[in-house]
Amino acid sequence: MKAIIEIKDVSYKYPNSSYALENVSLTVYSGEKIAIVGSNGAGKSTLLLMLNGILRPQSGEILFNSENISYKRSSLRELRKKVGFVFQNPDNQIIAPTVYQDVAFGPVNLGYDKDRVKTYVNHALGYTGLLGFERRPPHHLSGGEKKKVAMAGILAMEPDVFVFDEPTSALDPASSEDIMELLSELNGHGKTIIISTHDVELAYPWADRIVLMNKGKIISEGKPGEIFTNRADLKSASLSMPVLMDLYECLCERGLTFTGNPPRSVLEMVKKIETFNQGPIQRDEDMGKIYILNAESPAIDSLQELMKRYSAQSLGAMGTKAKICLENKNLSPDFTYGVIDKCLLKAMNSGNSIIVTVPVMIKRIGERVQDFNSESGHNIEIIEIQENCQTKTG
Ligand SMILES: Nc1ncnc2c1ncn2[C@@H]1O[C@H](COP(=O)(O)OP(=O)(O)OP(=O)(O)O)[C@@H](O)[C@H]1O
Repeated sequence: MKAIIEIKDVSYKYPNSSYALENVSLTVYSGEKIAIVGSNGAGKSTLLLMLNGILRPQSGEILFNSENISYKRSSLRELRKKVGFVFQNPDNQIIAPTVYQDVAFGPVNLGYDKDRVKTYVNHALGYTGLLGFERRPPHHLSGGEKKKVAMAGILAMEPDVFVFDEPTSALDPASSEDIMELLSELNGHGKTIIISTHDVELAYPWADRIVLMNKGKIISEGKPGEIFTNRADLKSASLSMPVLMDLYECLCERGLTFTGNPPRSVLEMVKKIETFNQGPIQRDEDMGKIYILNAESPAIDSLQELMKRYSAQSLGAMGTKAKICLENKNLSPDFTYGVIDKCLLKAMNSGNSIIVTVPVMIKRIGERVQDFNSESGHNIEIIEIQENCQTKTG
């Protein structure tokens, strides 16, 4: 993997304060999803503010694409095109009187012509589910909507790296899931994503790598399964273990022997228990089915009827387009985050679900379900609904 950002022995002290960062070194690789995790005052925001040159280290250096960051105004402008920063509090970022103008601010400043600005802004608004919000004043929006506006403003500049300080602070669970799903989607398109959070439950299943911070220093970094099993490090960072990891450890201590890495989702935990049980807890004939519906097909108009026809108790939306499509039809999905896993769990409990998604995702869902079946010994059926007929994809 190619290093995109290198932080080398960086220290920083605010006036009249102790070190906010002390001899911090970290390499971020292109395409990673990293969570900087620590309690209040650990130095997370200070570290993130260094990444696009908002703060300048007092000692040490920061490299972007193997070159030292230059703090000249013109170089910083270039850097900020490539490293987008979304502040913890969107009010610090939103400046224009309407959503459209706010999102257009970056592309206009980059000197793009009117048509190009419009294309970028519309794409960013569509991606964040904000089409229709163009004329609204941002200060009349909810906290989650404001976060999305701030995110759209950065998206419109198409950066390679997305830095997101506390992406879910002050958001309800549904909005938090929306934002995390969006970040995963961006990562799926090759963007590097770096977030800060004190929420171990959020970071554990989401991140490829965890960087644990306390009192301006990095205590440890590594895969989520390694970092979140180290109780001593977590305690010194004033954090607790994610609940799933706690349960897993508790079961291990009570003599259940599991193989492989610790589970990062309820589905993975159930799979481990079934392996320990030497086979599925439930018979295959009692399993539910997963139906897939293309959000762009005309059959979407009869979704409610299809839910009844296939006895589907749950509706999942995968991807922003699918979510917008359901929203436009006044339908609220049960799952918008970790959709495949949640539908697999439903199926294991005899429930049928329909996942609405776009064509490019259909193959991915089929592969994920097939992998699950071959790993677990289950045979959960996946069926693509094609208007009025069905085709198996699994
Ligand atoms: N503008 C500032 N002036 C003085 N001290 C500051 C300033 N900003 C942060 N600090 C101090 O620097 C240290 C690190 O703060 P920072 O905001 O980076 O932590 P954090 O991990 O992001 O915390 P939180 O989770 O509460 O946002 C803290 O001790 C804080 O009090």
